[in-house]
Amino acid sequence: MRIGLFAVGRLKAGPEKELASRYLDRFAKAGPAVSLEFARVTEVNESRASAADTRKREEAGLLEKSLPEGAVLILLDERGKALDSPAFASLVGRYRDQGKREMMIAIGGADGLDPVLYDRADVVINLGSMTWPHQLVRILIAEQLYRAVTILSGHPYHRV
Ligand SMILES: C[S@@+](CC[C@H](N)C(=O)[O-])C[C@H]1O[C@@H](n2cnc3c(N)ncnc32)[C@H](O)[C@@H]1O
Repeated sequence: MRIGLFAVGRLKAGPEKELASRYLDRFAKAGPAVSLEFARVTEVNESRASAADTRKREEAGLLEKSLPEGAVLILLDERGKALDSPAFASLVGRYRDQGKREMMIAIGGADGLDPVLYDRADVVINLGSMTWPHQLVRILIAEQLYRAVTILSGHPYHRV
């Protein structure tokens, strides 16, 4: 299964981008051993519309356009479901074992994600109940993807 990230907001060159890339590279290298492949990061600019609802709707339209057909859609939202790392790894492994070919994990912009995406989403998960800036969320989910691969492959990176 190929896993991609969709992000509203671009990461400029700097420490956040370096760290996110470091974990995504590790994920890309280790993933094939457990039949997971890193697809890509799709970054879009935040909408410049004046109303928040319009901004979110426009951003959701860009996500819908880049979502591969039949892809599993996971939204990141602080109000989502809390999963520990083994549960996240199991979730990813379950979709892989069901034969899903694509998964997209979406990170919203300053306004969050549009309500229409919540109807389409397969799962909404949080990375803790505090609100993080999208740059840190990118790093956190990249690390959790790498960690999920190590859990699924029995690699000792994840220790309980
Ligand atoms: C700065 S936050 C936007 C918060 C926005 N005001 C809201 O109410 O959703 C940017 C994005 O980071 C992600 N995010 C921030 N904190 C998160 C958390 N604790 N768990 C999961 N995702 C989070 C979400 O995708 C969110 O849309």
